[in-house]
Amino acid sequence: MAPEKKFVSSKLNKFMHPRNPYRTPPSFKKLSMKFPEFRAYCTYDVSGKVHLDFKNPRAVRALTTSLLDQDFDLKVSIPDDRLVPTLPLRLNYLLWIEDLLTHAAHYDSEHFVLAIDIGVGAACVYPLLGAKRFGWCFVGTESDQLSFTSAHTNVQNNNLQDKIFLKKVESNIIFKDVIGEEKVKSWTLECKLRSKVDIAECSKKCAECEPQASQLNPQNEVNFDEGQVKAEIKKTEECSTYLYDFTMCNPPFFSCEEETDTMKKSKKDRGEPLSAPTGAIHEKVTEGGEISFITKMIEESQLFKDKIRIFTTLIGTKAHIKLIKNALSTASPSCSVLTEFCQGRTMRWGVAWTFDPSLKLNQVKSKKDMATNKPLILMMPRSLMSVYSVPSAWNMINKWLHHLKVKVQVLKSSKYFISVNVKAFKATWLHQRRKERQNMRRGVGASNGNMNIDGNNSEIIENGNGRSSKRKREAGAETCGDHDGEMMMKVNICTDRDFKTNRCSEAIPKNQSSLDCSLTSSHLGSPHSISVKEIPQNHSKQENLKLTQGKDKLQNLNKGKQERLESILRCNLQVKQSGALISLEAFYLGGSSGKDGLNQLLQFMRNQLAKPTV
Ligand SMILES: C[S@@+](CC[C@H](N)C(=O)[O-])C[C@H]1O[C@@H](n2cnc3c(N)ncnc32)[C@H](O)[C@@H]1O
Repeated sequence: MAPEKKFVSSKLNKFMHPRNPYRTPPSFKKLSMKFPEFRAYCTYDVSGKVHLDFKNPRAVRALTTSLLDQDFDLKVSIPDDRLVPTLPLRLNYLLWIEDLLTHAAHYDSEHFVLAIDIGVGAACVYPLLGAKRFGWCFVGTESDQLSFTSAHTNVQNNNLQDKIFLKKVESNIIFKDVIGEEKVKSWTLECKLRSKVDIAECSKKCAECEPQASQLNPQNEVNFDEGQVKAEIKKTEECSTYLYDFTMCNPPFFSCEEETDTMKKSKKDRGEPLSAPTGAIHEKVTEGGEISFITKMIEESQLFKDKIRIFTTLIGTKAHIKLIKNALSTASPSCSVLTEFCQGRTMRWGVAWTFDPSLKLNQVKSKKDMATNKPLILMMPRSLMSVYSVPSAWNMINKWLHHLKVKVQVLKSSKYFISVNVKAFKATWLHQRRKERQNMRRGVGASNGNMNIDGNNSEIIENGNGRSSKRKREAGAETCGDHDGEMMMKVNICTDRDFKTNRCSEAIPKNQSSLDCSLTSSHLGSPHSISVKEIPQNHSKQENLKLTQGKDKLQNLNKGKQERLESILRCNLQVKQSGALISLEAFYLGGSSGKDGLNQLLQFMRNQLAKPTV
């Protein structure tokens, strides 16, 4: 038996996506107890530790199928002579795409995500995982008959034919003949039909395009005449540019069989192959190698730039990244390119491009960046929230931040994701309990008062002289007053409805004037903020606006610099929903308190969850 190999080598673990569940290796012991087909390949040492022979392709296959069953409730069979997918890599790719979609704010309006996977393979692993874990729908293509049949069986066995449609293609085709094909088109329409949320969305969009035409589904219920809805959806399709949200592909990377042997021997470029190579030759070899395959993909993507929003592919050879970037820049200057480290038992790189000028894909952090700056994670407990949603969680966190008098800038907000940058100038999160006790002694009641954990509109506001007053606040209303002698608070309470408008709360250092107050918030785009400062009578509104904007820029520049120098903590907080769970991820960005400061801030939040005082 070969020496035991780790499930994920520690050398490569740093390239794992932060949300990848396999950052924590699965328990082989548990798996072997549950799955006899996996147990058959396990050996036990004297201490009872389970070992798996990764050099045995059957053992690797049993591991993958057992994990798919245990962790995703997917029953998958893979023919002996076909590629066995390694799950950490496959999940990394999907999670990276989830980041891209979040960036594109696609989780904003509709839950419905439609994708294309080029070359699904015999396991059909990406569509199965994508459908099961993320709820996405897929059109999958496959050029090999045996893999196509096996993939089809896997989809049927998991009853996912409503979410996955497979098409057998010729190997010289990538997108052409797939997107425009009648069967594919009618399946995608039916797929849209099945999505209640999407129906409502369609109805709204159609109404915008042709007001009288769409009287369907006002209550968001699926009770409709199918033919009528199909017609409506067709109209919607004509109105909306993008039919597919993204495409993905793990292309065959070698140009000939000999190359696979050379690569097997070389550990340099692709990383050490830790487990037995699996798969038929055509799965790994394509004429001209991956360069030619991806170049063709780039060429064809130009034909469908109005139908597909984000194109992605994996690359298996680092040296090819530059060539592919060149091909992309020649194809269209409006492409955004992103290079991303992926990780499995070998290395892969991801590339994404788009022709949508509103998307800046290179703003999405690479896994390497994310891994180097690992976030601190706080899982939001369902039991403490009456509504378990990202906006509710954010309301609660926002309330804490407000209490801590830190500066908050909303960068991105949607129903499923919110990202804010936080600047703190004082470690207000320290000694909260002591402060609470002191306040109690001084006769100031604990400030949790009548506050609902989800952040209702009524709140206790402490004033400068140590007394507290309760007051009702309307969602979106601003207050700009002296707080406790150190900071002034300017608050827009965020409601679910406000999320799309990026309203936010921020604390402003005391020494800032009311002009600064308006500058900061106009910089943040709050429609309410301008009113804070009175506009002089003798200027026209436009002149005043120009003046203010000019001043804005200069003052913001100086203020930014100053704040960077003075801040003790700068961090990025992301509230997100992944599957059924809501989490807060906190990334350290800078500040004199270092990562300890971020740890303390998170500890404050944990304390609030355990025993709310705010
Ligand atoms: C490296 S395998 C990837 C399989 C699967 N996506 C995975 O990651 O496990 C590449 C797959 O693409 C298929 N393929 C090759 N050229 C193709 C083409 N032009 N269209 C669709 N599939 C293709 C191969 O048969 C093979 O199944």
